[in-house]
Amino acid sequence: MTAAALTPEDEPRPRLTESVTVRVPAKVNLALSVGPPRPDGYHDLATVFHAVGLFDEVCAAESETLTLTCEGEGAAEVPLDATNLAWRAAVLLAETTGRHPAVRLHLAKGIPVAGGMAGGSADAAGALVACDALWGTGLSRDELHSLAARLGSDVPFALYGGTAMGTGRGDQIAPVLARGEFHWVFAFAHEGLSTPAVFRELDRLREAAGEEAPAPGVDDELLRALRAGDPALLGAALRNDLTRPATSLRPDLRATLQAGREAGAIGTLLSGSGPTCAFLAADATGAAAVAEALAAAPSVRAVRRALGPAPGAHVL
Ligand SMILES: C[C@](O)(CO)[C@H](O)COP(=O)(O)OP(=O)(O)OC[C@H]1O[C@@H](n2ccc(N)nc2=O)[C@H](O)[C@@H]1O
Ligand SMILES: Nc1ncnc2c1ncn2[C@@H]1O[C@H](COP(=O)(O)OP(=O)(O)OP(=O)(O)O)[C@@H](O)[C@H]1O
Repeated sequence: MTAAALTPEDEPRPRLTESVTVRVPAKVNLALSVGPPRPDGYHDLATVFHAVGLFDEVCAAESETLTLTCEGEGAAEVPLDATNLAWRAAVLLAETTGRHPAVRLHLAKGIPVAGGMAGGSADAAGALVACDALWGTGLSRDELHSLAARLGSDVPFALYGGTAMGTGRGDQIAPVLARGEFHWVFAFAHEGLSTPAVFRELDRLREAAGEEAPAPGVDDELLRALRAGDPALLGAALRNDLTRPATSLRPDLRATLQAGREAGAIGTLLSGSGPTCAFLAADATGAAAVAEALAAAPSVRAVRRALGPAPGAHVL
């Protein structure tokens, strides 16, 4: 074959770096019931996780060393060193499977940082799934789940997505029967909230009021609403024990929750440990009205709409 006869397919090309991109959803807790503090500093929970269509993407590419870059929502506040949960996930998976953590990680964030929507946990789950695929580790889903639980209480759920019950410290996941699609509006706050600080404030408030922490549990009415796929029933059944401590630390969150209620939300909820507030609307028109009203609230930095449930960490 002469050079003149070479087609573009025949020409020698540099080898493309192999890479894997994984998309991972944010979560809200439709119910979050918190028990007393445990000796290890955690609290036993009963929660119903619900993944929503706000996503981070984690790209893992072949590399000689471990590097991390980040872009998108709140990227300036994301640490790019060994404290980043995605970095820790890559190191843990490499150690477990006996290899060097040689990977170039890139995070494209759509989930607010320190917003109570498990953004860092999503990145940890995404890095586990992306590195697992890149390195071909052959680990089972159960093995990935145990690694996820070592990285953080919210990490295992990000592997599954959908709607699921969480118990233990939130790392034990069981399916929940849920039907239909729900319209959510999220109000991001100007500043993040520390998850341990919110749990500590709950303990402090309970102690100051002489309250005994109840054994954690989820109301039947919430599970019935999910089985029926009924947004009005679901809106009435939303519960979060962390609302009181989060609003005690950040009183302006009350104004955000009130603005959504006044705009016609059929359910209002603090997302996880906050400060993101979540609003359930009856349909797309209702969600648009709630989003428009919240965008004008001074306590709100940004507003996003999303559908739930969303799928868990998956390779694109
Ligand atoms: C508030 C939630 O987002 C609800 O899903 C989670 O409970 C928090 O999950 P997370 O951010 O993955 O939390 P981790 O990284 O495991 O823990 C951070 C800190 O939060 C507190 N924490 C977390 C989970 C739990 N069941 N009890 C706790 O008291 C502890 O102070 C812990 O040191
Ligand atoms: N990949 C990451 N993305 C964002 N923050 C990270 C990441 N890794 C570590 N962090 C650190 O973790 C802190 C909490 O961030 P994150 O976005 O996970 O909070 P969160 O959504 O409130 O968590 P959760 O809902 O699980 O309690 C940040 O302030 C940041 O310093």
